[in-house]
Amino acid sequence: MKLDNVCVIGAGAWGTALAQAAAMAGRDVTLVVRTDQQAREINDHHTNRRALGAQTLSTKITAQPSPSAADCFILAVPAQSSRTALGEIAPALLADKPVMLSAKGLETGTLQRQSEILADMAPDAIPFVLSGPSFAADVAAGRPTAVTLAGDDADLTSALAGALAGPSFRPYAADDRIGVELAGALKNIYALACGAVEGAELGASARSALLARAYAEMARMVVAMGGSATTLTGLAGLGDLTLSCSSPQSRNYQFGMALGRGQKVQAILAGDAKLAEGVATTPVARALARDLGVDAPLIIAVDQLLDGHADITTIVAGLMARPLKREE
Ligand SMILES: NC(=O)C1=CN([C@@H]2O[C@H](COP(=O)(O)OP(=O)(O)OC[C@H]3O[C@@H](n4cnc5c(N)ncnc54)[C@H](O)[C@@H]3O)[C@@H](O)[C@H]2O)C=CC1
Ligand SMILES: O=C(CO)COP(=O)(O)O
Repeated sequence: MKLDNVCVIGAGAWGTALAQAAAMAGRDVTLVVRTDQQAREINDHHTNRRALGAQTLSTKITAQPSPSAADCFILAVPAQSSRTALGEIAPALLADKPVMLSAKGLETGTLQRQSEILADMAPDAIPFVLSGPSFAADVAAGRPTAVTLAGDDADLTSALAGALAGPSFRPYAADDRIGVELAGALKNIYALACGAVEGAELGASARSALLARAYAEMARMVVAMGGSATTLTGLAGLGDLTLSCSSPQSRNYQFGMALGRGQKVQAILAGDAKLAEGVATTPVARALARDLGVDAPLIIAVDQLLDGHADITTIVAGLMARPLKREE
């Protein structure tokens, strides 16, 4: 399959960074923007300041207001906007084309993963999931980054990984789409939790304990939903969990810090909070855990913190008082 040109839908931080990675890999890239002003900035000045500050973008990136025919697509809008964004694209444009899903979140209401949304909106597209430890600023600046690209067809997945790979961007091909997708969505919940531990000054020991128990809980969720626990040993699992749960650069971690300091969700959102996907994904994950009968005390704890019915001191005391159990 020809993979010379890539169309990236969503010109926020991540879409712009992935456009840059694809351009650095030698691809011709179209980046779908929402305003004429953003298109002019990218096409004339090769920056997207709102998304990536002063970072200079490749001249192989062309911004345009709507998608056009391409060999493959990357969807990089927030998880709750994916359905709308896909609804704005003629399904014929995506038919039989690889569509790489890069949002890390589960959909409110439907409880769906990104590839389930794609299957609804463009059933003839070929789904891939791109995830892993990768801050947009690092990828765009050409700092070394490795990610997982999961797809059902091994040869096509490897070909796509090759089409995106450059000197500083290294995608590993994988086949567990469900595991990779869930790992990316769930790690944001645990990043909120670890940020809250930091904000409440509960200590580095508490944060590491949380990280380890989060990994165990994530594995229970992934297996219950049909993914493989082994996937979590990789970049999309352990890699992204450790990055997002220990970096104040993570927006979910930042949001969690504010929660841990006692701020309410509405107050944080009313401020200049950046996108924190875990806020919408947490209640969805809680509903999925309930439906699947998965023991998920940390997801419930974060949901309680977000809904404001209990403060972090009460929530942590509840977790510490759970019946002792064997570590498994
Ligand atoms: N920023 C990062 O470092 C990373 C982000 N991601 C994921 O990428 C997704 C997007 O995040 P960011 O780009 O960082 O968010 P962002 O807030 O920087 O940008 C989101 C962009 O999507 C656009 N958008 C929203 N609805 C749209 C629609 N219907 N059609 C076209 N464009 C639309 C917005 O205008 C905005 O430019 C999230 O799920 C996030 O978890 C994944 C890895 C790294
Ligand atoms: O997914 C990310 C890094 O891999 C980005 O995390 P945040 O959305 O929390 O900033």
